[in-house]
Amino acid sequence: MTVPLLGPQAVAPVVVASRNAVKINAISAALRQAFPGVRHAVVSADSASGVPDQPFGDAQTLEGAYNRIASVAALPQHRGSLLCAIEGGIGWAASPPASAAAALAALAPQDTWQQQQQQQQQQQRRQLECFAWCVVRAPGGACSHARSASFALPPAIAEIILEQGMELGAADVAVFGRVKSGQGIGTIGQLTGSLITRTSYYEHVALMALVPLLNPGLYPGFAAPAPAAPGTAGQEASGGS
Ligand SMILES: O=P(O)(O)OP(=O)(O)OP(=O)(O)OC[C@H]1O[C@@H](n2cnc3c(O)ncnc32)[C@H](O)[C@@H]1O
Repeated sequence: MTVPLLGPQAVAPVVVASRNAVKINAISAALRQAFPGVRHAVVSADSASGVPDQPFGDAQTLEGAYNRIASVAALPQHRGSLLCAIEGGIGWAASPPASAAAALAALAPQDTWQQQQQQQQQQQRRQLECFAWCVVRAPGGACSHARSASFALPPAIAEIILEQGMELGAADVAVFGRVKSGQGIGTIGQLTGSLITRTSYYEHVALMALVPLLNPGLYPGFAAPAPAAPGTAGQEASGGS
């Protein structure tokens, strides 16, 4: 791992492409960990994801995160800042390999016919999972992205989303009875008793997206741009985050 791209006393401008405090806090925490010697001036900005409010699948969710970055990057006041975006998504979970599923079913205790039917239905039902994509754009223009870990959504939440077209945050409220889950501990916080919260979950994916900025020598394009020539101050910043 290399040293931070800016010196110890430097203040690095950062824009989070969202007004959601969970995302702002997660990215701020990730930056503090990744670059302990750097003070980050983090601001939030409105951004357009350009995808449905509840993105479905990896491609659409990643597109939403990149669109947020693009909409912020287009504004001249953010030139020279590190830009960060996180988009929460849901999608189909991977199915267990058929051969392994069959082998495991054969090992299961031979219960009643009804229980066997229920087990079979459970195995056949496609599960939804929750995840997020994080995109960061270094001041020099290079972008990096990372996908979060994923977790299975409870069937009750999946059913509401699939049958009523609700967003995950709204489905959370319907099942857990909590308001504004997306701005609080999130679905993962509800399901883990806050062992993992939406903030700590997003902090992790933000750190992974920052890997190229932590190792600019290993990732072409992420090296700090050459210092600006005298008299060109105010244009692209000369360092990374
Ligand atoms: O203000 P923005 O940045 O748009 O934040 P958001 O949370 O509304 O927007 P996302 O696009 O990241 O998430 C899409 C939807 O999924 C919900 N969501 C995603 N991940 C969640 C989680 O872990 N817990 C609760 N809701 C979640 C979220 O509340 C939205 O309804």
